[in-house]
Amino acid sequence: MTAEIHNTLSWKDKLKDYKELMKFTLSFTVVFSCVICYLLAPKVVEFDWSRIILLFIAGMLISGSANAINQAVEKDTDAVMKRTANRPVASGRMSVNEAYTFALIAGLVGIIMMYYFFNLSSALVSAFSLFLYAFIYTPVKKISSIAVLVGAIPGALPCLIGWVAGNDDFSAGGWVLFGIQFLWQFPHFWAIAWVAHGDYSKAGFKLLPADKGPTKFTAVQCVMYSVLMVPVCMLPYYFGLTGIVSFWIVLVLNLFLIIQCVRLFNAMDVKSARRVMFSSYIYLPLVFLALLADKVH
Ligand code: HEM
Ligand SMILES: CC(C)=CCC/C(C)=C/CC/C(C)=C/COP(=O)(O)OP(=O)(O)O
Repeated sequence: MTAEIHNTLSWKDKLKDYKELMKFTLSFTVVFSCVICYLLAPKVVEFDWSRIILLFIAGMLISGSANAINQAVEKDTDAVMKRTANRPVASGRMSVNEAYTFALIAGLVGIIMMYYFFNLSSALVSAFSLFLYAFIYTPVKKISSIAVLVGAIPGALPCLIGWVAGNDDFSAGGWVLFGIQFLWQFPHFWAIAWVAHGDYSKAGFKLLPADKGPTKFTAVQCVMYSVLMVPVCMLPYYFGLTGIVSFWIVLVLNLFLIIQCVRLFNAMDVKSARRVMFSSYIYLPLVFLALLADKVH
């Protein structure tokens, strides 16, 4: 009986470790945006659950693979940051080899699924995205804040991947959706870097736009990118992809994000940065759900 309980517990713990290895919540949000952009593609005319589930599984495997490589590469730096010290590889609960083996299998299976169930273009962009995140963004994080710009490309490519999986082309709508997620990442991440600045500098990461840590310049960048999102978020309407209702909803959500960034600029404190961080978490899914609900068929 005791052995049985022990087995159950260790399975649970292993599963929890794999969930953390693939950064489940982050991967889930990334794949959520990919699925929404797939459904927004004009050639996707029906809501086919089996295809959505296939895209979701493939996306989770690819993003999970990228994050497993990231955690294997960053095991020493993750170990010194409070936020990441308990990750499976950083804490020593999982070997680097196990993480790489998972990454290899998950990455290959995910990319093959994209090719087999969707198309070659979406498989190739997925492979490119994985490469960019795991092998370019991850090492550059220690060198310069330019890493955020580099990381924002694989961060936004899932939108294009979803679109290409549905439409089998690289038409404007896919790039517009890519653009929304691309710009969103700057206020999202600079707010996080502001809150976790102490941790990041302990590990030697140079991710904020100013070397000294959070400054007015960081806040100005948050305001600037959130303002830039207003015209970009209007493009789905102008391209005839979505209707007027989502146009207004998205505009209100944008104003909400701008206000949080302006409050950060005025207050220059961690409390306001945390508010921008949480606003960014709710902003993106709401924008995508509004666009999907208002898709023009
Ligand atoms: C340059 C690109 C990005 C950077 C540098 C970045 C960085 C981060 C970091 C460091 C955290 C952890 C915050 C914490 O532990 O409190 C985080 C959380 C989060 N990020 Fe991002 N992110 C980026 C892009 C994205 C993208 C593209 C998405 C989804 C579409 C996303 C969604 C999330 C979500 C939902 C969380 C909260 C859940 C979690 O902690 O796992 N991020 N991000
Ligand atoms: C299709 C495909 C493979 C897409 C890749 C998607 C992906 C994983 C996007 C995340 C973007 C990103 C730069 C996150 C921050 O990671 P971080 O390493 O700075 O976070 P950390 O400090 O929590 O490790």
